[in-house]
Amino acid sequence: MLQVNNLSFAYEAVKVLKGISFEIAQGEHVAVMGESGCGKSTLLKLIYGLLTPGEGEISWRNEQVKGPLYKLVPGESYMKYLSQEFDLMPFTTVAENISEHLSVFYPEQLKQRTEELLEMIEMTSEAQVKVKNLSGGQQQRVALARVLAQKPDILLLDEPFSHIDNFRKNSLRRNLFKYLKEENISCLTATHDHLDVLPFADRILVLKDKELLVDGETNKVFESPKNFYVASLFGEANVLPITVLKSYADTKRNIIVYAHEFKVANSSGLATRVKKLYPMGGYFLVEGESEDGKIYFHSEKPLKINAKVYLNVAIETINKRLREIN
Ligand SMILES: Nc1ncnc2c1ncn2[C@@H]1O[C@H](COP(=O)(O)OP(=O)(O)OP(=O)(O)O)[C@@H](O)[C@H]1O
Repeated sequence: MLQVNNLSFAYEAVKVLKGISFEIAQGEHVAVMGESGCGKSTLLKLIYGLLTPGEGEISWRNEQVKGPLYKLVPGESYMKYLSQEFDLMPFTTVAENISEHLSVFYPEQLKQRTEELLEMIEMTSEAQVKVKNLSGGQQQRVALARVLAQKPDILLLDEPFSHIDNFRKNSLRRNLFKYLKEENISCLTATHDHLDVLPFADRILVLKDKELLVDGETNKVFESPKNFYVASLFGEANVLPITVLKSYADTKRNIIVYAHEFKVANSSGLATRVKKLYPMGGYFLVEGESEDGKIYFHSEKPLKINAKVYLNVAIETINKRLREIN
């Protein structure tokens, strides 16, 4: 188990993380999310031992993870870190990059393992290509295979799919996270992309204003976002006074409604004027104007600009959000 206890860190005088505590069990997948600059990469670097905590401790199976003050070469054999910089050998082949740290005393195993990883990153046909001749996305896939080669116990992934096109991204995500579960490898993934998270992470950590704002099961964090910031990590969200949705509600509280939770009707509901339409493939993201201000919702059909529509939210959704707002 990874244990992070009361971790704080500052780059010189600039505090980045404050009092961060959480645990990751063996085989558990945890995502760390939050706005750009909130400290996701810094947290991964601290755990890997590239930076020294100002305060607090990090341990794996009750052994302290040693930072740069204790080790000349950062990193532990049981832990691997995929940085945003990839850290590849450009003048050698894809296969050589992947197998670099595998034992040459077991050539059959080395070959088998390299082939297995090439298959996972869908680059079997590029095995003999020199890394310097690969695209950014291909290099990121090689870097991913490289950190997996020695089957670490825990993997730290910093935006692991950021350079990879959508065509590959979906299958790569599925291959990778399935593989990690099968091998019982723990994983902490820093990402902006909720599609890296919702189908694959067991838990989500949300960083905000240097602190750990949320540590919860993926489904709960998504279904009951603590506030607008958390909801926005998963797509367009709205904060609305409950009275505009449920006129008989005697409460003054606001609730969060994701854009996809509105149903568009021709009569009855929250009156909204259509202002902008963004085609999203299978649906439209609509920017509307209601008595309460700007509102975002989804529509299956195209709507006319300035048309008046009525928005409704399932009563179960309203009640669920009301229950969970403190
Ligand atoms: N080497 C550094 N020296 C000084 N400040 C730094 C350094 N690296 C990062 N920072 C600052 O620390 C804060 C956290 O940066 P970090 O890269 O951890 O954020 P992040 O959440 O990973 O961002 P992103 O999502 O954009 O990658 C930012 O304000 C950043 O400017």
